[in-house]
Amino acid sequence: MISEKSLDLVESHQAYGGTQGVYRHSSRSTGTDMIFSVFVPPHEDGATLPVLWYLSGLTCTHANVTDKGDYRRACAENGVIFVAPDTSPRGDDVPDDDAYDFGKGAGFYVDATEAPWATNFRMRSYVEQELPEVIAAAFPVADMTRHGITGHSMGGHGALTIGLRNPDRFRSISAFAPIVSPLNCAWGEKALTGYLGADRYAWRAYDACALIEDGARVAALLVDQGDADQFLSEQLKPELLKAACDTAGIDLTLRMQPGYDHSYYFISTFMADHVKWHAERLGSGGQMNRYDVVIVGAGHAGAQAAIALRQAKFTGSIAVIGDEPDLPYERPPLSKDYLAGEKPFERLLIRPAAFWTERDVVMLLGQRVTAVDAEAHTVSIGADAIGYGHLIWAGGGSPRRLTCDGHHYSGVHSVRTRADVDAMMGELAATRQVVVIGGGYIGLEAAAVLTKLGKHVTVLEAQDRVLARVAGEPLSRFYEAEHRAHGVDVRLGVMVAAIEGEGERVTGVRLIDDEIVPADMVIVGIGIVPEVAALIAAGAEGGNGVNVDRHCRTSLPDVFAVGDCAFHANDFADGAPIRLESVQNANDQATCAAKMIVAGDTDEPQPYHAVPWFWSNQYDLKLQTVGLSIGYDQTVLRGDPAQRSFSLVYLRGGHVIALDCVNATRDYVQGRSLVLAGSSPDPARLADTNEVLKELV
Ligand SMILES: N[C@@H](CCC(=O)N[C@@H](CSC=O)C(=O)NCC(=O)O)C(=O)O
Repeated sequence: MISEKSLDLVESHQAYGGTQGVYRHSSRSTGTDMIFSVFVPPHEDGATLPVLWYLSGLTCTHANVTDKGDYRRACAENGVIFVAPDTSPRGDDVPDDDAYDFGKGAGFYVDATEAPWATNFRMRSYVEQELPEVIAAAFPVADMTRHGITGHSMGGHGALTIGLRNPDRFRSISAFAPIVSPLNCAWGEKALTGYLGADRYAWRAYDACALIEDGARVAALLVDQGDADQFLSEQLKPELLKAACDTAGIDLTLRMQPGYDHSYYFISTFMADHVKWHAERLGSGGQMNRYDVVIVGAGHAGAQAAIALRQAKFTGSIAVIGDEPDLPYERPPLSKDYLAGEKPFERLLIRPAAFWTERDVVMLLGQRVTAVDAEAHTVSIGADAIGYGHLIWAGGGSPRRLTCDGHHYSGVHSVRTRADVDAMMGELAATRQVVVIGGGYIGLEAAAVLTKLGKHVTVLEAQDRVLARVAGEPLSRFYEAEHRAHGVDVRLGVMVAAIEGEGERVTGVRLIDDEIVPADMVIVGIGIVPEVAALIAAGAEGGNGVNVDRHCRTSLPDVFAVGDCAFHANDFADGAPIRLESVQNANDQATCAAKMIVAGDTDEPQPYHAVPWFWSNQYDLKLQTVGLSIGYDQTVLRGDPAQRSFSLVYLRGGHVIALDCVNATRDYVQGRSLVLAGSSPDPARLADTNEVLKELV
């Protein structure tokens, strides 16, 4: 099994059908010999297994967990390799301190910068870089693409910080009684002052809470903490991690274990839980993880699919795979309150982290599905396959990008994800002039917020009116006038030729007549491209998204598609096939798919038939839309735009099909019945604000 001559075997024992070994090697990081232990569970020839790293606490060597950790049975059952390094360099020439919490046995998983520690105390490099290379070379059975990390106390701090700094490498992170914030406890202050010096800013890379505050994101964390732990209140402070995770929207499972102290009796009690938790996220034993329902996409549609399944008493396993690192959050506020800085991210979460945990919905975040095998019922994330019983594809869309020269300059932004808007917000202080390309809802909402923030905003729209794709002319002209009144330079019928820049940074937008509109920032709001490539490549019918039937089924067996990417015949578009990019459609189609899955072969639930609605907030204007105006042949203006409260009613063949209501919530609420019934009231009565809409049904 060991293929590398540079490792000395210190001892080896058979355990649970596998091999527990202890090894010594010469480390380039620490300049000393280092000892570590590895348990390799029983496995078939040629198999590769995921690796769980365990980092030990103060005073420990590899031996504490190896002797007292109780991990081998769980690792054998779940097919997980267990690696336990030492906690510091050792040797007569290595500097030390008399106290137990500094020097040998207390390396704190940092690369020290202060004398005399800087020479040998390089445990960050050792654990992050060198030892993985050693394991890869010596243990061909180790799958170096599937790592999890855990640890205890100081080692819990090591696991959290190494995992948070390397989310692409460590797919699962847990800890036992970790030091969550060395910046805020005596152990941490002493160690980090000694190893890194007095500049506390340099400590932040070694503090889990600070890393999260500074933007580090992972899908989930599991922490067990005994409430009888003697170090709980002074050193460990799990409440700080909870606050940081709550703010960041990280799914932290913090289990306070009554009566447990800080010892290995506590660790060994919960070790099997942790091994299993990691195995679920790593794909254990060279075998594929399988879920009864896999939901691809962690936006509104993906989240609602999971919610609706559990509401319908679905008891099977559910995994949600999302390519962003965050738990499902609401997208509409991104271009409104979030961009304005009026709503923190945690208030955007569709459900709090605990909701998903309590309902046993596994969130596989920061992962992108690259292929679907419809016959094998698997999705691939790179080289890894995940099996499904049913697949709900809720992939949404990615923002349509510019293709003209200069589209790559920094300062050119889309508005689709939290990361897009965070990047934009980070540049706002240095931004005076913004060009918004695209006069649709996203572009106009961003223009309204940025104008309120004091920026000079120009909107470039290729058509001869804003909102041309989605609204009637009176509404377009109203919004055009509103934006102009707020100081926005609205340019209609203009075409972009190129983005201009200097160095790496955008400086303006060149129009086809060669005029350059100066810009410190450019926002591109020109629609989305449905994310369905993997599904189409697997054989699903589609073109503009993926085709679905009236129950959101694709042409592939057991595969549903919902939300922005689902091309469906919509009853409110006279049965025409369309894609609908709205929260309403995402939620209602997800619910429809979930009900179909729960019904199985026994029943056929109602097909998708939901009245479309939508909203947009710009300045003090609240636009609420009900129905779809597609194919309208008549509009009726109800109320006076000059009063900034009115509705535009759309009719087709005399029947009401939609209403756009500006600061007119009563019309919106009552108009729903007209749309649902397909009413054909007298247009003169519709226009008369003294008429109550619900009486015209
Ligand atoms: N004063 C004690 C403190 C050492 C201690 O409790 N170490 C813990 C880790 S504490 C945080 O990192 C430990 O794991 N000890 C080893 C064990 O086997 O229990 C002392 O000096 O012992």
